[in-house]
Amino acid sequence: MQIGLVGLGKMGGNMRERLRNAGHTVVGYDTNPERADVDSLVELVDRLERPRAVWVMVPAGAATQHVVDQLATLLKPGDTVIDGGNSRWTDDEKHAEELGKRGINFVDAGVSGGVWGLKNGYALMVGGEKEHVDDLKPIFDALKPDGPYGYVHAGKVGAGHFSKMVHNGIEYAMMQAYAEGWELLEKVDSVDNVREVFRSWQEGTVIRSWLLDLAVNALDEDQHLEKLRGYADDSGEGRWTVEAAIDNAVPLPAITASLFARFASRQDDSPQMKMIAALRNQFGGHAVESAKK
Ligand SMILES: NC(=O)c1ccc[n+]([C@@H]2O[C@H](COP(=O)([O-])OP(=O)(O)OC[C@H]3O[C@@H](n4cnc5c(N)ncnc54)[C@H](O)[C@@H]3O)[C@@H](O)[C@H]2O)c1
Ligand SMILES: O=C(O)[C@H](O)[C@@H](O)[C@H](O)[C@H](O)COP(=O)(O)O
Repeated sequence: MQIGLVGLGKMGGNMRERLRNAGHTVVGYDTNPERADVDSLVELVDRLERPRAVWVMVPAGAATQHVVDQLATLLKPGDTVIDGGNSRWTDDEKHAEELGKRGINFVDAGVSGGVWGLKNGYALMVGGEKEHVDDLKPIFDALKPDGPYGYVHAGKVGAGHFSKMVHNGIEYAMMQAYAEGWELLEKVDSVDNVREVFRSWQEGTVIRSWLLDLAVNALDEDQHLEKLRGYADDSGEGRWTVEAAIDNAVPLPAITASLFARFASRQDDSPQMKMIAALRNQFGGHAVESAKK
């Protein structure tokens, strides 16, 4: 099958290779000319036979919106846009509507697997109308892992990104749990080698997982993570998961705490703990520490 791929960074670049390895024809465009097969989105569209399929794999938000807007003017009725980035699921309905007015189909695909996807395959959570999704089956088959799982048509437009968002919420909480356990083990004198405890957990335990394997990889590279600063960014999906939990009155204490832990990691000092210290001092005369100069 032929497909256009917009965005050839860490994800799109490897996806192009996996698709080509499976015999598909991929025309790739990226604003970075060193990565691109063609010089413009116009050329990408011209190079594809109709009905065309164009997979968008650029940062969520403004960049994805920009590409969808451009494709809306370049594609023709019967063509399909797939958004494989980590877009907010509420953007999908907007995109489906904007493209649908012109007869262009829209499918959202939550993609998991990161830079390992080229070798292991990408887990795909897809949303959209059945006939649009079914037309893309050869592409999904090439990208997905080789085993029986790793692919789902989760529901209507938006369901793919909603499922991926929840997946990432779980990812936040799992990572936070491993991180907290690791810190406690490192703190006590009784445990000689925390890295080996983590390694031992990779077989037989209740908590073995791919994230645990990756934690062991990280500890093999830097046994006490001394080269890293304790700072963690976020790209939005954790926040959206918590927002959806509030909208639906579903309690998500673990995922919410793991999101807030990342926010805390960005502070050199804690303004709210200054208030706690001040109040303890006010009511109990408890000692306070001076601010660092
Ligand atoms: N990295 C991951 O582990 C991962 C996993 C799943 C999903 N995602 C999602 O996939 C998308 C891409 O992620 P990535 O890690 O490959 O990012 P990246 O920053 O490595 O690559 C993005 C690419 O998009 C290109 N680009 C930006 N704006 C463009 C435009 N208007 N037209 C054409 N190209 C444009 C950039 O030049 C860059 O090459 C994001 O939405 C991300 O959230 C990432
Ligand atoms: O399933 C995956 O492959 C990852 O979840 C992937 O989507 C990516 O690494 C996240 O975007 C990071 O998300 P944060 O920047 O929010 O941690």
